[in-house]
Amino acid sequence: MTARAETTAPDLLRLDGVTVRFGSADRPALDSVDLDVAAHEIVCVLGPSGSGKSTLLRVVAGLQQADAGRVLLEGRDQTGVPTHRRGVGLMFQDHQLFPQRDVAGNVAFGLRIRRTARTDRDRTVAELLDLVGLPGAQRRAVASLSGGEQQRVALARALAPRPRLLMLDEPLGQLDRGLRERLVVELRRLFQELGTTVLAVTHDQGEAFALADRVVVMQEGRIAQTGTPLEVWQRPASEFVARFLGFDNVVEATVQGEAAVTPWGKVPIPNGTPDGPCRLLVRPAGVRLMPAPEGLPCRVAARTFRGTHVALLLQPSSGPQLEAACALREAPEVGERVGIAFTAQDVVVLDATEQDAANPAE
Ligand SMILES: Nc1ncnc2c1ncn2[C@@H]1O[C@H](COP(=O)(O)OP(=O)(O)OP(=O)(O)O)[C@@H](O)[C@H]1O
Repeated sequence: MTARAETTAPDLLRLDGVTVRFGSADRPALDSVDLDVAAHEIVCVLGPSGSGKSTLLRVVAGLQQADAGRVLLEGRDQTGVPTHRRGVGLMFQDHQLFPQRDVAGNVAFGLRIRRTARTDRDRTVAELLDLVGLPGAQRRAVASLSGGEQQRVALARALAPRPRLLMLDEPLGQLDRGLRERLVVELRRLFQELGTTVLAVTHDQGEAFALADRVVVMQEGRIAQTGTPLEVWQRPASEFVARFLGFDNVVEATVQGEAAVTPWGKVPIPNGTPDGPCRLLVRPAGVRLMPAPEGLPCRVAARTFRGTHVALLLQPSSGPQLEAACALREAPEVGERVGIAFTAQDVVVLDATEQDAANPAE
């Protein structure tokens, strides 16, 4: 293939101004959404409850009609194309295995419908069970499997017809945290090995960041931000995204030259930030502790052990409480007095015009 052909190849999936309205709701469930997913890309859609994540998947799958806009798969408009002709695989929250069929019967379901020859079917089932870590489980009854094993069977079933796009809705939603953390790593490796293009929906940012090449954060039917997990984590585009990711050190500020005037005093800001009012985020890692009386005086209001670090809640002498992250061996006790300073590289200037930043993680 020539370089030119590569650059002009259509995205595997494209949403072009897709809008969905339900009845007389005030706002659309999806509001003119544009989204491209390249072949072999793993994209996770993230957002609070009701932000439109499932509706987005349902529109792509053809389970929900768009009121405006188009869904294109490999450049072809899917308007009027039924779900079973779109070549997409679906794995939804309640993975609904067929209880009366054994594991092989479940995994082979899509192949049977396509009338795949028996020997090919058996080979594909065996290969997929190997891939998902359940070798030789063909004859096991679904009821005898653990939640995590059932999830893997559901995944093998969705992969069996080799869909050009695999869509997952809260794929690990029912499982406990430990198992989810393990499975998400396995899933990513599996999708990379198979070259599967994935559009997944989750409300769990940890899951999305571990699985995705790119995350899409939804807010009230619109895309609030899209980028690699690192980009979104380092540079949340708005207060909504920052708070959704769990960053709460957000204050009003006015940029003046190389610093911003905030209720916590002057905070250094990244070079090139234009002067004027804004909302400012200081990531907890950017709150540096120093022995009192240096820096802004604070009292330690609470400390929480977070495995890799300690999260400190600090009450400064002026301004709202803020969170700091520090190593366990350096963490002061509750009630202790410390000083703080801020590091510019962990300061993010957020969109100054945002109207609706009220607690999105509810
Ligand atoms: N069939 C429906 N009829 C009416 N309203 C609907 C329907 N499906 C979804 N909605 C509404 O559309 C909006 C988006 O819902 P959607 O299920 O896409 O959100 P979500 O981000 O997937 O939420 P969750 O994380 O809770 O699953 C919500 O306000 C929801 O109440």
